[in-house]
Amino acid sequence: MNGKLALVRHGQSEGNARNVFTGWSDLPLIAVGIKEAHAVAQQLTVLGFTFDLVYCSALQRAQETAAIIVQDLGLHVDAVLDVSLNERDYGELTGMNKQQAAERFGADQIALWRRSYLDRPPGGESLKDCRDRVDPFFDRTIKPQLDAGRNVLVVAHGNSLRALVMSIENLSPEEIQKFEIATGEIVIPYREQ
Ligand SMILES: O=C(O)[C@@H](CO)OP(=O)(O)O
Repeated sequence: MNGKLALVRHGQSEGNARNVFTGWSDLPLIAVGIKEAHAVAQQLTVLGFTFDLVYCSALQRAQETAAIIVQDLGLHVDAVLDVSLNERDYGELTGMNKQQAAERFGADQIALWRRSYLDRPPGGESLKDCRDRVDPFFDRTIKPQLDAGRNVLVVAHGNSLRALVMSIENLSPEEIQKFEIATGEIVIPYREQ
Protein backbone atom coordinates (compact mmCIF):
# COMPACT_ATOMS: atom_id res chain seq x y z
CA MET A 1 0.00 0.00 0.00
CA ASN A 2 1.24 3.47 -0.84
CA GLY A 3 2.01 6.01 1.84
CA LYS A 4 0.68 9.54 1.55
CA LEU A 5 2.67 12.40 0.05
CA ALA A 6 2.21 16.11 0.79
CA LEU A 7 4.30 18.83 -0.86
CA VAL A 8 4.60 22.22 0.81
CA ARG A 9 6.12 25.41 -0.53
CA HIS A 10 7.98 27.43 2.10
CA GLY A 11 6.34 30.53 3.61
CA GLN A 12 7.19 34.01 2.37
CA SER A 13 10.87 34.89 2.59
CA GLU A 14 12.68 38.20 2.40
CA GLY A 15 13.13 37.51 -1.32
CA ASN A 16 9.36 37.20 -1.89
CA ALA A 17 8.78 40.37 0.13
CA ARG A 18 11.34 42.33 -1.94
CA ASN A 19 10.05 40.77 -5.20
CA VAL A 20 13.53 39.66 -6.22
CA PHE A 21 14.63 36.49 -8.00
CA THR A 22 15.68 34.45 -5.00
CA GLY A 23 16.83 31.11 -6.42
CA TRP A 24 19.78 29.77 -4.46
CA SER A 25 20.25 32.92 -2.34
CA ASP A 26 19.63 31.81 1.20
CA LEU A 27 17.10 34.21 2.67
CA PRO A 28 15.09 33.62 5.87
CA LEU A 29 11.32 33.68 6.34
CA ILE A 30 9.66 36.97 7.21
CA ALA A 31 6.90 37.21 9.86
CA VAL A 32 4.16 36.53 7.28
CA GLY A 33 6.04 33.41 6.17
CA ILE A 34 6.26 32.13 9.73
CA LYS A 35 2.48 32.57 10.05
CA GLU A 36 1.99 30.73 6.75
CA ALA A 37 4.06 27.80 8.05
CA HIS A 38 1.89 27.55 11.18
CA ALA A 39 -1.22 27.72 8.96
CA VAL A 40 0.14 24.85 6.85
CA ALA A 41 0.52 22.73 9.99
CA GLN A 42 -3.05 23.55 10.98
CA GLN A 43 -4.40 22.60 7.54
CA LEU A 44 -2.45 19.33 7.57
CA THR A 45 -3.94 18.55 10.97
CA VAL A 46 -7.45 19.26 9.66
CA LEU A 47 -6.72 17.03 6.65
CA GLY A 48 -5.68 14.27 9.05
CA PHE A 49 -2.09 14.06 7.82
CA THR A 50 0.73 12.73 9.91
CA PHE A 51 4.21 11.96 8.59
CA ASP A 52 6.87 9.34 9.10
CA LEU A 53 9.49 11.26 7.14
CA VAL A 54 10.18 14.87 6.21
CA TYR A 55 12.42 15.91 3.31
CA CYS A 56 13.50 19.49 2.85
CA SER A 57 15.76 21.57 0.61
CA ALA A 58 19.08 22.79 1.96
CA LEU A 59 17.86 26.41 1.93
CA GLN A 60 16.94 28.29 5.09
CA ARG A 61 13.41 29.34 4.11
CA ALA A 62 12.38 25.71 3.52
CA GLN A 63 14.16 24.46 6.65
CA GLU A 64 12.45 27.07 8.82
CA THR A 65 9.08 26.15 7.33
CA ALA A 66 9.70 22.43 7.87
CA ALA A 67 10.82 22.99 11.47
CA ILE A 68 7.59 24.87 12.30
CA ILE A 69 5.43 22.15 10.74
CA VAL A 70 7.35 19.37 12.51
CA GLN A 71 6.96 21.15 15.83
CA ASP A 72 3.29 22.05 15.40
CA LEU A 73 2.39 18.51 14.32
CA GLY A 74 4.40 17.08 17.23
CA LEU A 75 6.42 14.86 14.88
CA HIS A 76 9.45 13.08 16.28
CA VAL A 77 11.45 13.24 13.07
CA ASP A 78 14.40 15.27 11.83
CA ALA A 79 13.96 16.75 8.38
CA VAL A 80 16.37 15.20 5.88
CA LEU A 81 18.01 18.02 3.92
CA ASP A 82 19.03 17.66 0.30
CA VAL A 83 20.26 20.21 -2.24
CA SER A 84 18.38 18.32 -4.97
CA LEU A 85 15.22 19.93 -3.61
CA ASN A 86 16.65 23.46 -3.71
CA GLU A 87 14.94 26.18 -5.72
CA ARG A 88 15.87 26.49 -9.39
CA ASP A 89 19.16 28.37 -9.75
CA TYR A 90 18.18 31.72 -11.28
CA GLY A 91 21.75 32.43 -12.40
CA GLU A 92 22.37 36.07 -13.34
CA LEU A 93 18.80 37.01 -12.41
CA THR A 94 19.42 36.14 -8.74
CA GLY A 95 18.87 39.17 -6.53
CA MET A 96 17.35 41.23 -9.38
CA ASN A 97 13.96 42.86 -8.81
CA LYS A 98 11.38 41.04 -10.97
CA GLN A 99 9.70 44.25 -12.14
CA GLN A 100 13.02 45.83 -13.11
CA ALA A 101 14.07 42.63 -14.86
CA ALA A 102 10.84 42.74 -16.92
CA GLU A 103 11.63 46.33 -17.93
CA ARG A 104 15.15 45.33 -18.95
CA PHE A 105 14.55 42.00 -20.73
CA GLY A 106 10.85 42.35 -21.65
CA ALA A 107 7.88 40.86 -19.81
CA ASP A 108 7.49 37.98 -22.31
CA GLN A 109 11.10 36.84 -21.89
CA ILE A 110 10.84 37.03 -18.11
CA ALA A 111 7.57 35.03 -18.21
CA LEU A 112 9.35 32.31 -20.24
CA TRP A 113 12.34 32.21 -17.91
CA ARG A 114 10.01 31.95 -14.91
CA ARG A 115 7.44 29.44 -16.10
CA SER A 116 8.37 27.64 -19.33
CA TYR A 117 9.83 24.15 -19.24
CA LEU A 118 12.89 24.63 -21.44
CA ASP A 119 13.93 28.31 -21.32
CA ARG A 120 17.03 28.72 -19.20
CA PRO A 121 17.69 32.06 -17.47
CA PRO A 122 21.25 33.31 -18.21
CA GLY A 123 23.69 31.23 -16.17
CA GLY A 124 20.85 29.44 -14.37
CA GLU A 125 18.60 26.38 -14.59
CA SER A 126 15.53 25.77 -16.75
CA LEU A 127 12.64 23.91 -15.13
CA LYS A 128 13.89 20.85 -17.02
CA ASP A 129 17.38 21.25 -15.49
CA CYS A 130 15.74 21.47 -12.09
CA ARG A 131 13.59 18.41 -12.81
CA ASP A 132 16.69 16.48 -13.87
CA ARG A 133 17.98 16.72 -10.29
CA VAL A 134 14.65 16.53 -8.43
CA ASP A 135 13.40 13.38 -10.22
CA PRO A 136 16.36 11.11 -9.42
CA PHE A 137 16.20 12.21 -5.77
CA PHE A 138 12.47 11.43 -5.66
CA ASP A 139 12.90 8.04 -7.34
CA ARG A 140 15.90 7.02 -5.26
CA THR A 141 14.90 8.36 -1.85
CA ILE A 142 11.25 9.29 -1.51
CA LYS A 143 9.43 6.78 -3.70
CA PRO A 144 10.78 3.71 -1.87
CA GLN A 145 9.45 5.16 1.38
CA LEU A 146 6.00 5.72 -0.12
CA ASP A 147 6.06 2.22 -1.60
CA ALA A 148 6.83 0.92 1.89
CA GLY A 149 3.64 2.63 3.14
CA ARG A 150 5.29 5.56 4.92
CA ASN A 151 3.78 9.04 4.84
CA VAL A 152 6.14 11.69 3.50
CA LEU A 153 6.20 15.49 3.72
CA VAL A 154 8.39 17.43 1.28
CA VAL A 155 9.09 21.11 1.99
CA ALA A 156 10.71 22.90 -0.93
CA HIS A 157 10.25 25.70 -3.46
CA GLY A 158 7.95 26.99 -6.17
CA ASN A 159 9.99 25.59 -9.05
CA SER A 160 11.51 22.46 -7.50
CA LEU A 161 7.96 21.45 -6.52
CA ARG A 162 6.58 22.33 -9.98
CA ALA A 163 9.23 19.98 -11.38
CA LEU A 164 8.14 17.23 -8.99
CA VAL A 165 4.42 17.70 -9.67
CA MET A 166 5.12 17.61 -13.42
CA SER A 167 6.68 14.17 -13.07
CA ILE A 168 4.25 12.69 -10.54
CA GLU A 169 1.17 13.91 -12.39
CA ASN A 170 2.71 13.40 -15.83
CA LEU A 171 1.93 16.98 -16.91
CA SER A 172 2.96 18.35 -20.32
CA PRO A 173 5.28 21.37 -20.72
CA GLU A 174 2.16 23.42 -21.60
CA GLU A 175 0.35 22.31 -18.46
CA ILE A 176 3.28 22.97 -16.13
CA GLN A 177 3.74 26.44 -17.62
CA LYS A 178 0.37 27.46 -16.12
CA PHE A 179 0.88 25.65 -12.83
CA GLU A 180 1.68 27.93 -9.88
CA ILE A 181 2.28 27.12 -6.22
CA ALA A 182 1.83 29.95 -3.70
CA THR A 183 3.97 30.40 -0.59
CA GLY A 184 2.57 28.28 2.22
CA GLU A 185 0.54 26.18 -0.22
CA ILE A 186 0.05 22.43 0.21
CA VAL A 187 -0.05 20.28 -2.92
CA ILE A 188 -1.28 16.69 -2.66
CA PRO A 189 -0.29 14.97 -5.92
CA TYR A 190 -3.13 12.63 -6.82
CA ARG A 191 -1.08 9.66 -8.02
CA GLU A 192 0.31 8.90 -4.59
CA GLN A 193 -2.89 9.03 -2.53
O1 LIG B 1 12.57 33.94 -7.02
C1 LIG B 1 12.47 32.70 -6.99
O2 LIG B 1 13.38 31.96 -6.63
C2 LIG B 1 11.18 32.05 -7.45
C3 LIG B 1 10.27 31.71 -6.32
O3 LIG B 1 10.04 32.79 -5.47
O4 LIG B 1 10.55 32.96 -8.30
P1 LIG B 1 9.58 32.60 -9.50
O5 LIG B 1 8.21 32.66 -8.97
O6 LIG B 1 9.87 33.68 -10.46
O7 LIG B 1 9.97 31.27 -10.06
